[in-house]
Amino acid sequence: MTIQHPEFEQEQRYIEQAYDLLDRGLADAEQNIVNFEALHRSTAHAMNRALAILRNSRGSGQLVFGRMDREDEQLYIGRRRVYDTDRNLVVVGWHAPAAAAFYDATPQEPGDLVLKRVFIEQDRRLQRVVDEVVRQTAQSIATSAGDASISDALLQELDRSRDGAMREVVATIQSEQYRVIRHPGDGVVVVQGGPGTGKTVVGLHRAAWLAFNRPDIRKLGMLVVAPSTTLLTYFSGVLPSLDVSDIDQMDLDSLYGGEARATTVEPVETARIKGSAAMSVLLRRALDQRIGWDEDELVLPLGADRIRIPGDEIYRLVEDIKGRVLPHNEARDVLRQALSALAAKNHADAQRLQNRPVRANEATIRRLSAFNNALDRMWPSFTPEEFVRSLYSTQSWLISAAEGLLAADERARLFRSSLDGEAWTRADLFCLDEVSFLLNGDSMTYGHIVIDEAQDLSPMEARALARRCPSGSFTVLGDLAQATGVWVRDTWQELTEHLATADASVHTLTIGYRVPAPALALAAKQLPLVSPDLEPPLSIRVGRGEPQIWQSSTEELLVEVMTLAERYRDESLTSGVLLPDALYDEALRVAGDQHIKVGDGRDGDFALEVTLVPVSLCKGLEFDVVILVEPAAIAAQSVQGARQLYVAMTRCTQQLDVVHCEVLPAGFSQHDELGDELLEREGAAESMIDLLGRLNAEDLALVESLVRRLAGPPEEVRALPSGQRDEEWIQ
Ligand SMILES: Nc1ncnc2c1ncn2[C@@H]1O[C@H](COP(=O)(O)OP(=O)(O)OP(=O)(O)O)[C@@H](O)[C@H]1O
Repeated sequence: MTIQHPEFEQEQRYIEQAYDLLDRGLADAEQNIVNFEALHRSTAHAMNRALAILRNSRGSGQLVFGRMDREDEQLYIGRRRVYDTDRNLVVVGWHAPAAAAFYDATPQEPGDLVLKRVFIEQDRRLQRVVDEVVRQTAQSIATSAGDASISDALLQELDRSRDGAMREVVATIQSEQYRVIRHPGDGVVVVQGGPGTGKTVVGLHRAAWLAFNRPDIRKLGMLVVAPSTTLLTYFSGVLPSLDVSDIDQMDLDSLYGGEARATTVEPVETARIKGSAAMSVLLRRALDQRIGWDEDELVLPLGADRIRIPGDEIYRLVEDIKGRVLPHNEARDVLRQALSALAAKNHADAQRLQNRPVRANEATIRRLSAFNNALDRMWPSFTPEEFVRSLYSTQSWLISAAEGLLAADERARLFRSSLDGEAWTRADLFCLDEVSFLLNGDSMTYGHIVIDEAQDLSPMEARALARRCPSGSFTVLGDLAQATGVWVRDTWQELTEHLATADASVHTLTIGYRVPAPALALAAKQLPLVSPDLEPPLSIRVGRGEPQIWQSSTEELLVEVMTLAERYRDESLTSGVLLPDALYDEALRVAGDQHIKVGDGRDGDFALEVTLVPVSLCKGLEFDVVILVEPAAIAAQSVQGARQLYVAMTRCTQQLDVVHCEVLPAGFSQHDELGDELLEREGAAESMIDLLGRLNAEDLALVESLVRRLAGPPEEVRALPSGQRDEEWIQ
């Protein structure tokens, strides 16, 4: 039997009215723009842009998802603000300060709300009305029974099958997340959390929240950075769906605006040296070493005459300009002017002494090739690429620039013969970026930067971001345990000190929204091996069941993987086949041979039910099902193999399957006790107990609720939880 909420019809009408008003408002605005006769091309262009934004802003999510009542006030909360024709507010936008109480209120701590009501709607038709918070008042329609539950709207949202792209979640933002989203926009805010705790979600919604609430920051421009185009493609639709289209989104490699592109990789030891902060000192010093004058005299031929400038005058001039804080190329221009003025003066003085006419002014002197050659000797001009290439291939220069900074074997890693070609690595790009800054000064800057998967940033990458955000206002998203690159750190401070001078505030997210508990339990066996101090998140997903482990022969491995993927496809589940990088091309070929259409994850092609992804690119992604191929090869793929496994095993929302032919790595098998042993040895078991002790009432209630769900209450009890504190009405 289903019971309809007594106010169901009334709420449906309210929601319909909101949609009508939005439709009419947008249609009117569109008509106004279309009718507007722009006199200038730039105005017409701006109007067309406004029209495009307007048409986009219909969005696809629920327009109205909540209502909150105080004793004397009732507000509806939605994806965007809606007014009626008299400019009365019908729906408050999720980002408005007035909506804060909606997100903050929990059954345990309702604040001043007497009612927090959540709507579940599909295609403009209300499906359910759930009263999540009901304070007992004379008018209340329900009674409280002292029990908390995971929001039904959240469970419904999480149960939706993945369609390959991240979505906005304004309707179900949790209070732990909301606190970070609306944290003031100044300084560095670090969001640490295990896999699937919503860090990317929080970062993107925070960017939108700041865009709406901090016009000063928005005016300066905002940027979201992801480590790969694969991840960027996955989440890049979220901000436009929140009506924010003016935030730049970029992958890390695109940050460097020069001509070089990263086309090759290098040994981790070399990447580590190039990514270290010492490299910035080395580059600055190397540039400095190319500036100076130690010749006795500069002689400039002028027809039959000679212009002579004593060496010490030039030396003083160069040193004076070196002392000014100017980018290299700008300083060179200053020197060029000053040197030609000095030469012109010396020439004029000498001519006058000999009663001869002055034959050259500053401009004439600046055209002399001897002048320009001398200028190049004392203050050369480079592109960043020319500078770095030349430095890498000049032993003597490298030796003097690296003195006291790098050991001889480290320095040797930087050397490459000038014949080695033009191939650049990612670490090179950030050396080039540093040099570009030294040569030309700042380029594009922003008022706030959100960095996803920040745990992998090198100090040089962090410096490049710091240069682009002079105010030091950052949102840094990441998980220290998921660092799989060259940089593995114990604390965020080791990274944030390169981003800004002020201390960072670190916020930890503890609830996992992605990975089902059984898969997380298996993945967590890697955690003591990688970050013993970090706890896995508390998963609120049950998933389909225990991880499945399939053993195969070497010949059949990829065929069996594809067959498995097909099986899930037939169940309408998306699957991500996560492979050791070395197996990737072969897997594409096997899929082709078996006529299975697969998306190529390297290109961010997530539209099909089956997507192949090399594990090195799987960070931040998620699929209904993850088919993890040959974990032993993944573990052996890099020095951070265990971390890479942890990341790969935490990409699924429903089911984790493992297909292997080699022996499974340590701590990996379901029955492997290594994880538990280590857990005890590292004292992590105590820290888990400690964590539970530290949970606030709200989280503890969530955990209790989770335990009940995992214990599997009878179906009918779940459908109609009678006696719960939150009264629930089902249509
Ligand atoms: N409040 C929420 N409501 C609905 N879905 C949510 C919420 N928070 C997170 N999710 C979902 O949980 C999943 C994981 O979120 P997200 O990718 O942001 O986590 P993450 O912490 O960045 O993960 P990773 O560490 O793997 O990068 C996504 O599908 C996201 O939409």
